[in-house]
Amino acid sequence: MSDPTTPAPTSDPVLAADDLTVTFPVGRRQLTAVDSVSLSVSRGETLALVGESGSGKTTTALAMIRAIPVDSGTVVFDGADITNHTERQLKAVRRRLQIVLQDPYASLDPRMTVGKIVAEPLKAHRLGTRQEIADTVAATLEQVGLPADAASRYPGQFSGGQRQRISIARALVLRPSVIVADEPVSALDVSIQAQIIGLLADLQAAENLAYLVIAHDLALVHHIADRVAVMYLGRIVEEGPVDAVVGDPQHPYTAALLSATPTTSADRRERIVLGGEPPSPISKPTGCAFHPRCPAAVERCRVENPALTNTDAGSHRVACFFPGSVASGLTIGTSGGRP
Ligand SMILES: Nc1ncnc2c1ncn2[C@@H]1O[C@H](COP(=O)(O)OP(=O)(O)OP(=O)(O)O)[C@@H](O)[C@H]1O
Repeated sequence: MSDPTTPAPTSDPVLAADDLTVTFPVGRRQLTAVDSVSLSVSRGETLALVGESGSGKTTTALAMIRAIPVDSGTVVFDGADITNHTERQLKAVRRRLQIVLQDPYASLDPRMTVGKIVAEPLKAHRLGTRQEIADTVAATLEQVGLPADAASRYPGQFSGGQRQRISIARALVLRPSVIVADEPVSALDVSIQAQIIGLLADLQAAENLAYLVIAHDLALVHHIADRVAVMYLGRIVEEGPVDAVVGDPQHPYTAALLSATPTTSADRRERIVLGGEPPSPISKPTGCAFHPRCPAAVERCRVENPALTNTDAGSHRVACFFPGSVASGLTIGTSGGRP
């Protein structure tokens, strides 16, 4: 999307999609999952791609790493158009484009030791002798915060958060230039989500990665992102620097995704520079009586009706933009009722 508020990237994008469209056959028609999307991410940058379920985030990411074909548009990696690369040509590219999936339970082979899982990509690309591979695996496991004996154990012997660290080690071991994390914490317990988000942010900074993080919940990722792209029904409806989008959302859909307590990127950078300390728990907004999952409804409702709070009794006419909720102009009873 060409948005005048989007700053010029600090360096050339390492991965860029231009006017990308992806469709799937559904019955007799084609479903447009990604509709003319342009997106790019540079080294040293974190781009958050957010939107509700089914908006097209995963399909966009898979198309950008060339894991699925595209209908039209182009994908450029490191200055080369890879849209029509053959599988053979893509082999070298894929080494530098890694993905972390959302479910660490499904994505790790339970029959392989963690050492073998993390060594596999190195072996596939014939990167090093047996000893060199073992050393790289040990160093990478340490880098993601796993215990020293992790290599000889099996995924089933680890917690969900530790399993996601194994997935991250597997993606990191090839020293990629891009990591895509597709909702990396959505399958994890809320108590460890901030740790994994913080780990990925630390690795992004340490390795100077181009990092594309996908999330439903903007509140979960806005404190680690430089830029945010908001996706709705296959399109990017808003994109810009995180502070601008969080501070002054231009699209009602973005407003609905926002937390009532945005953190500035200055806070985020300070935390990363300080390092060492665990990331603070992500502030959750006050619950909304109108829509239990809406992070912004209370604030947004106040904009529409300044006197309104989520404990007010009686009926109020408010705008509810929460995805999946009804459109604006809803009259809601606040005496326990919900839209
Ligand atoms: N292989 C497929 N065949 C048919 N339809 C698909 C396929 N993959 C995705 N879709 C459809 O494309 C649309 C976008 O799906 P996608 O998984 O990209 O959304 P998403 O925003 O990542 O959702 P979620 O947050 O739930 O992962 C959805 O309507 C989905 O049902």
